[in-house]
Amino acid sequence: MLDIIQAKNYEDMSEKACEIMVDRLNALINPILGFATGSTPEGVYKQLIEKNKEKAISFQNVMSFNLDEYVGLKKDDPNSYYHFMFQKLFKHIDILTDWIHIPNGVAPDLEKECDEYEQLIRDHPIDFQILGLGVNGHIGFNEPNTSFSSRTHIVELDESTRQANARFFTSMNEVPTKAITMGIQTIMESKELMLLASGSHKADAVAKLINGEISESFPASALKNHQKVTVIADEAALAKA
Ligand SMILES: O=P(O)(O)OC[C@H]1O[C@](O)(CO)[C@@H](O)[C@@H]1O
Repeated sequence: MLDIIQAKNYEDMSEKACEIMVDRLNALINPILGFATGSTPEGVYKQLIEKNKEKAISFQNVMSFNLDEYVGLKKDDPNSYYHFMFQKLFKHIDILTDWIHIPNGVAPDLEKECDEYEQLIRDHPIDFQILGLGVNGHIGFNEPNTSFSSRTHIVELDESTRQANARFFTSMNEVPTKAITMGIQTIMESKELMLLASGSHKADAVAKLINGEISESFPASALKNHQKVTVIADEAALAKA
């Protein structure tokens, strides 16, 4: 079941999401958080930084796992998700670097990297996972027709996903063709999930999520089988639902 919260706009969506996170962070003793990249959660991260500065929350006892990383981009590549997370959140808060986990997209043995990442999550089950939504319904980098039983694995990125993310690269050729992502089953094992969506370009995907059937052709629909998932979407994203 999806618990849907309507927000006015991006700012309001980010505020509502931050409120929920502050609540969970303060309720859990040693929170294990799952973070997402992309433009959607940036506003929440900005607000979490402020809350941390005001000492309304602390990340000192937080362990984190990120959903995904491009294959072939080093940590210091400006387009790596490692770089994104440090620039947008981690370097501004009191989280312990040793407790941050992001898949290594340049690991010499990528299969082994996936297995080890999956095992780490099994050993440290995620309490609260943030998700964005791809225009094709992807969550993490699980593209349409990924098995709902998938675990951390390497994916070939959809052309539509590469195009959607091309805005961050100087040319389409530079957009990686592969990524490591938590699988859908990995994501579903988080105790709580929060999916965010903003803007009219997400309206079709949000409508399909809310009104469509549960199908592997639309990865985000798996969330309807989860016990505790909140969708926070703004008016533009909810326009077709
Ligand atoms: O938030 P954005 O930039 O719209 O991206 C949506 C989703 O697409 C990804 O950026 C991957 O393409 C995810 O990380 C994100 O959840």
